[in-house]
Amino acid sequence: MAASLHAHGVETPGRGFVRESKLWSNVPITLHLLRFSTSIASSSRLFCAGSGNFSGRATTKLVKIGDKKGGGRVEAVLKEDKIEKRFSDGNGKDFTCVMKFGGSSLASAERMREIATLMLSFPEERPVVVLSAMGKTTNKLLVAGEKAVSCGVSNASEIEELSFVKELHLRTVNELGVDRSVVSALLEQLEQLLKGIAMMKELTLRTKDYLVSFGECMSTRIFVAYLNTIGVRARQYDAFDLGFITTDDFTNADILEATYPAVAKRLHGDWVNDPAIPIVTGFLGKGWKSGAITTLGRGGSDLTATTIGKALGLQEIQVWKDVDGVLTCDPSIHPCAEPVPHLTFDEAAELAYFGAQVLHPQSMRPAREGNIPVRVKNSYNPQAPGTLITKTRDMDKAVLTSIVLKQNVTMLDIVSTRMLGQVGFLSKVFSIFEDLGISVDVVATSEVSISLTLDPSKLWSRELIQQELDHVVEELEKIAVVNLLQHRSIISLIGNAQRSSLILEKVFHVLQANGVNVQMISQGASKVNISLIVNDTEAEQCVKALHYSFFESGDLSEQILDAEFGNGSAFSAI
Ligand SMILES: Nc1ncnc2c1ncn2[C@@H]1O[C@H](COP(=O)(O)OP(=O)(O)O)[C@@H](O)[C@H]1O
Ligand SMILES: N[C@@H](CC(=O)OP(=O)(O)O)C(=O)O
Repeated sequence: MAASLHAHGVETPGRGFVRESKLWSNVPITLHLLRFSTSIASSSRLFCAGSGNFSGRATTKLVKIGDKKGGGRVEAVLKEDKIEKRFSDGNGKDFTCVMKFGGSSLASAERMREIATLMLSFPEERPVVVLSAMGKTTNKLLVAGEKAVSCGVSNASEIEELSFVKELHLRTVNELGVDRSVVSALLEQLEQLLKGIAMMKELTLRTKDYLVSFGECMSTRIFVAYLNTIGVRARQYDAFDLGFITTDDFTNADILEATYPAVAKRLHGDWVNDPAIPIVTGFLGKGWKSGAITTLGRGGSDLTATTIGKALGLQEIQVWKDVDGVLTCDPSIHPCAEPVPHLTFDEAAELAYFGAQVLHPQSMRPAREGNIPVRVKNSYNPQAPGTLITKTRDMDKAVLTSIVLKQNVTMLDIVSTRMLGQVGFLSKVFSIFEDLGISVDVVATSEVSISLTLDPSKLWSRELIQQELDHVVEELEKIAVVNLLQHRSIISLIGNAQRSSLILEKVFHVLQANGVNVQMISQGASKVNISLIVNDTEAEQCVKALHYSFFESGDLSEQILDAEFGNGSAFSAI
C-alpha cells in the first residue's frame, strides 16, 4: 500500500508558521528540509500532524528556520533510489519556470524516465511541464487519418500507423510499470475515430486536430502516472480544458488573450488547494466559437510553453530538444553547425519564421511580451549550456548568427503593364493574395515590378496546390506580366543589422566563388534578416559554403572585427 506523508507545517521558537505542506511517498523516504525562503535565524523542528505514515523508516531532521511573521516557503528533498524529488508548499510564488519537452525527448519509456530524473534534478525549480506527443506520433496519426479516408471501414483497425501508435504507447506503459488503463480507453477512441473517418470518407481540418490531439493526451497521462508511481505528485491537464482559448482556425489556431488569465487562475488555484506538478498537453487548444479541439500549428508545444510562461510571469521558459540549442544552421544540412549561445527574441522569431524547425514561429511572441528569457537546452546532453534568448544582447562582436534554408519555394516575378499607377499596382497585387488567402514570404519591389516568394510548405497555412497557383497567375495577369518560377530556395541570414555591408560583401564573394546567381535579395524591416533566393539545386551547397566562410574559417574572429571595425558602431550610420 502506498504510504503517504503529510507535513503540516513548521514549528518555530517564535511565531513562525508555514501553511500546510503536503508531501507524499509510496516508498520509505528520508526527508530533509532544503531551504526556507525568508531569512533564517534559529533552530526549529519540522513537525508532522494529522494523517499519513510519516513513521518507521522515514526520518525528520532538525531544520533551521526563523521567520517571525510566519510567511515563507518550505521545500524538501526526498531521497529514494538516487532520485531526488522536490516539493514545495506553494506559499510564496507558485511556479518558477516552464519546462517543455518535445517529441524527440520523449520517444520511449527510457526517455520518459530520463526526463523525470532531469526534471527533478533542479531542486530550486517549481516547474510547469509541457509535453509534446511521443516521438513521431503526430506524423503517424496524420498518415493514419489520410489512409482511413480511402481504406474502408473494415480495414481501418489494420492501418499500419494505428498499430504503431498502439504498440508504442502500450509498450511504454508496460515498461514504466503503470496501468494500461491510462491509455487503453484513448486508444479505443482513436480506433473508433479512424473508423468514423473511413465511413465518412473525409478528413476535415477539425477532425485532423481531434485526431492528432490523442498524441499529447496520451504522453501527458503516461508521464503523470509514472511520476505518481515514483512518489512525485503530478497532475495532468489537457490544454483545451485548462483555458487555452484559440481562434477556430483548425490546424493553425491563434491563442486568444483570454487564455492568459484563465490559465494563470486555474494553475494557481489548483496549486494552492493541492500542490502537484502540472503536466500540460502542448500544441492543443479549444476553439472559442466551436468549442472543439484546435492545434497551434506543427511544433506548437513551444508556443504552449511560452504562453504559460507569460500567463504566470515566470522567471524562465526552458525548451528541451535533441540538439545543443539553436545552431548556426540545420545540422541535417551541415554537420558542422554550432550552438549559438545568445539570441534576441527578434533574431529567434526571424529564424523560426524563415523555417528553422527548432522553434515554432509564433512562440517568441508571448516570451517577448512578458520579457521572459527562453532557454533552449538538449535533453540528451543537459550539461551543454544551450541557447539563451532574451530581449537584448551585446551585439558588439556579432556578425552572423545563423543561416536558415527553406527549400521548394515558388517565386513570382510580376511586372506592371502600367494600366495602374505605382501605388495602385502594389495594392492590387497584394489584395489578390489576400483575397486568395495566400501568404507571401520575401518581397522585393521597384516602381513597376515586384518579385516575391510563396511558401508551399508553410506550416501554418494550407498547402498551395498547382490549381491555386494557376488561379493566382490568372488574376495577376489582368494587371501584369507574370513569370512563375518554381523549385527555388530562400537562404536567410540572421545577423547584426549594423554589419549588413560586411555580411553582404562576404556573401557575394562566397556565391561568386561558387558560381551561384542570386535571383532576388531582400532585407526585412526588422533588419535582422537578409534573404537570398537561389535555385533549389544549388541551395545546400551554398549554405555549406556560407557556413564555412562565416563560422569555420576564422575570417570573422573577434580580433579581426575589433581591428577593422572597432566595436561595430562605425556601421550604425549606414
Ligand atoms: N538552426 C537550427 N538549430 C537547431 N536545430 C535545428 C535548426 N534547424 C533545424 N533544426 C532541427 O530541429 C530539431 C529540433 O526541433 P524539433 O524536432 O521541433 O524538436 P522537439 O520535437 O524536441 O521540440 C533538431 O533535431 C534539428 O534537426
Ligand atoms: N506533436 C506536435 C506538437 C509539437 O510541438 O511537437 P514537437 O515539440 O515534437 O515539435 C507536432 O509534432 O507538431
